[in-house]
Amino acid sequence: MVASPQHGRHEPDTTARSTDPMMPWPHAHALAREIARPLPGRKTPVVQAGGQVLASPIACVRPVPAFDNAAMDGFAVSGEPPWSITGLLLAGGFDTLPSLSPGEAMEIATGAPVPPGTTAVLPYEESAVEGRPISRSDSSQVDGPLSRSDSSQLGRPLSRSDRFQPGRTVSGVVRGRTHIRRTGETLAVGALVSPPGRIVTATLAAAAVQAGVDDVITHRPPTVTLLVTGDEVISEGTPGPGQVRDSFTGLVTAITTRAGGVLTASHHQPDDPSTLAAALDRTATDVIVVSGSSSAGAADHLHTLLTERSATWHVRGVACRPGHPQALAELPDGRWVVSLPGNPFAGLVAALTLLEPLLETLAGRPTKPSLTAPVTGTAKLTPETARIVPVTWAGVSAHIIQGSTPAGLHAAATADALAVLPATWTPNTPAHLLPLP
Ligand SMILES: Nc1nc2c(c(=O)[nH]1)N[C@H]1C(S)=C(S)[C@@H](COP(=O)(O)OP(=O)(O)OC[C@H]3O[C@@H](n4cnc5c(N)ncnc54)[C@H](O)[C@@H]3O)O[C@H]1N2
Ligand code: MOO
Repeated sequence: MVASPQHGRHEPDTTARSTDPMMPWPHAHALAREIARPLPGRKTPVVQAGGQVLASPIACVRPVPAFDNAAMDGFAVSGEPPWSITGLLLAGGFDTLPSLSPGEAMEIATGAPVPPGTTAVLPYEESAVEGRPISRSDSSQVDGPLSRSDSSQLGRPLSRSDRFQPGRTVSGVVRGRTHIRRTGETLAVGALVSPPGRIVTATLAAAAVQAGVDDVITHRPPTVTLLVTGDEVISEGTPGPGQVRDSFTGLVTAITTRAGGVLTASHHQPDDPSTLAAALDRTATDVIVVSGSSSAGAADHLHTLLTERSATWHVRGVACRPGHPQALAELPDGRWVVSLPGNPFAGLVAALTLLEPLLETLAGRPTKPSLTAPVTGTAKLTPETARIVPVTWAGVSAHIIQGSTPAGLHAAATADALAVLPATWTPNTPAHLLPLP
């Protein structure tokens, strides 16, 4: 296993560490974000970098637009009217672009390169073509109703059979705008497409490609392994006597993905210390999440194993209900361990309290604005302990869903978020909200 900074270890800040067995919830949540550092940047094809975070700025390498081109369908004209039509330019590649002399025009499509010598593009709507009368057979090839005039059609593309007829001319008045998009007028070479720290969205990726950028430098997404402990836990099928179905693989996958990480494996671990020890020692991901084994029972070996491995305890117990046995530790080689209580709702609370902010920092994600809202309803409060309850949006407030228990996910199932109610909370006062995955 490689030491920092490959695992985003934060050093030498030891001031933020605490072994307080019951750290206040806001402190634990903030510490999980602040204790780590973003993983190193590396080159990534921008089209594969969605959700990753830029470690370096993106600068334009090809001007936008890359060549002078028409902003409207119509005629590229040179000099003063009338102009005799010499050809047709559609968007696409040209080995050699014909040039226009004063008094000449070429029919042109939006996006086609304008010929050298062009002074303006005259949209069809503002141009009048004169010459051979429009015949009935031509009318089927003209999009829309034909002009009744026998010598001109205003605002219509030429039909195929009309094109390049000798003697045809176009006239019109160039008013103000030339309808030519000039090379680099949107973005010049070297102009900033994005500063570092931005998440690569589909829009950002599209803008980068438009600016000629194929590769970007992004923080390596943190890798996560989930170790699901418990002899009684099964991953599929109908539970037999004393068995339960695993609740954590799906939840941890969703939270990891949302935070910019990658869950590379989920392994079931029997309640046996040597098996868990071997799993801890061979797991090479940046983060190891352990569900269950967080408490004081005869089968709860995680804390002993981590202490034996000289782990640093950053969080070891949080003053919240449910979820108080959660923990965040760091192995000497820089791997992070997040301990989720086995009770599924308590484990979900812990994943949102410690795992998500840790992963967001490792992924280089910018700090999110804290989400708060007035919370309505009732909840049982305990001194010096945050009560964490499922809520649904009710206008600009969040309303408490009753009936949540540490072990049951039923009340959270229809919730939008968890509200973290401080011990001093009273109905209609604001609380921190954690959106549910
Ligand atoms: N003497 C004490 N006992 C307990 C304490 C305590 O402080 N002192 N804390 C209680 C609290 S609070 C919680 S939460 C749990 C935490 O237990 P563990 O993290 O050690 O987990 P287990 O004992 O293995 O399991 C607890 C419970 O959760 C179920 N479970 C476990 N894994 C899964 C899973 N992947 N999917 C679904 N359900 C799971 C397991 O069957 C148990 O019912 O400890 C209390 N005890
Ligand atoms: O706090 Mo436990 O984590 O009640 O379920």
